[in-house]
Amino acid sequence: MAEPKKIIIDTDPGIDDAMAIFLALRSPEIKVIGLTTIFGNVYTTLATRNALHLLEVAGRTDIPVAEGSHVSYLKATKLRVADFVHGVDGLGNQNFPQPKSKPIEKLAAEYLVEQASLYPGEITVVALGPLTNIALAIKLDPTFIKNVGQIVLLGGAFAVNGNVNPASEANIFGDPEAADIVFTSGADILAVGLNVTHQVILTDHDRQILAESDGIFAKYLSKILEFYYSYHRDAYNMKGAYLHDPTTILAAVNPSLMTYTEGVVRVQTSGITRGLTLFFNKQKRFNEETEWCNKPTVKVAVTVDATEVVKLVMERLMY
Ligand SMILES: O=c1[nH]cnc2c1ncn2[C@@H]1O[C@H](CO)[C@@H](O)[C@H]1O
Repeated sequence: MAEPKKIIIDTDPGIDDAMAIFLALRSPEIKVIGLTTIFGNVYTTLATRNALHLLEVAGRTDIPVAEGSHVSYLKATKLRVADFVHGVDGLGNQNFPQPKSKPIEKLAAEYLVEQASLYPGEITVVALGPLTNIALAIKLDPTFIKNVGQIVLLGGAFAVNGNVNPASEANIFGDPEAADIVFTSGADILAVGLNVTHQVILTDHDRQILAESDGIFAKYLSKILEFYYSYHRDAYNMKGAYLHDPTTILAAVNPSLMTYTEGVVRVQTSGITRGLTLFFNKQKRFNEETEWCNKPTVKVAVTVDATEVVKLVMERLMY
């Protein structure tokens, strides 16, 4: 078998982040070499605390956690967090104990740059939150974009409504300037947006099965999922929950679970559509220069084998 792919997960845990991290740890095709943290579902300090806590739950405190930025790329301090989706603690208000472990000294952007240059072309960064740390890594070291193997990111809503508002998906909305830098950086990027993740639903029945399992991840997740499910009931009138972050992990594990298109993505940074991701398919030569011309292309996920994704999530989180 090929050597497992080295993965760094940039994360804002977050209930579906917790699922994604556990799923990654249970996926033999990949090796999680580190976690970096970012604001999004919670503020960065809490994201770090939760990342350390989740690794303790998994018995994987050997994996380093590097804390990320506390402010947006443009240093805004007024950030939007989604406590109504994940609970004030980010993990379904379960009163978990403080972790004993500590983050490493290096900041997330420094750690990303260091690892990418240590293993050129070998690292896949799976970005599950706003793209601030990745944009900062690009700023810190312009060779990061060629040293990093691939960036698989959860972000955008391609030709569908957003989840923060009709225009904008939460991770892009969290730091649109950073997102535009990353999308136009020239790195090998695969974007998984709401158009795909909204097809992947964990049902009430699936959660029941997890609750009845003796597996540590299954038991833990079935508890924290309660809050996430109640948000989906209120916001979407659905009995189940979207698997945004786990789907993105599986895109890195097995790209053939999805189909993709390729083109240029720009991010709107102002006005009522701030955070909108606009994909250009390159099928027309415009008469004048546009903001999409002469920019590198990225891959954007279009379809997903949702049944297989849910099946893998369930199998791998059961025991
Ligand atoms: O309504 C929402 N506002 C903010 N964040 C949300 C909302 N719904 C889901 N997510 C979170 O944002 C990412 C996907 O966009 C996921 O991490 C999900 O947990």
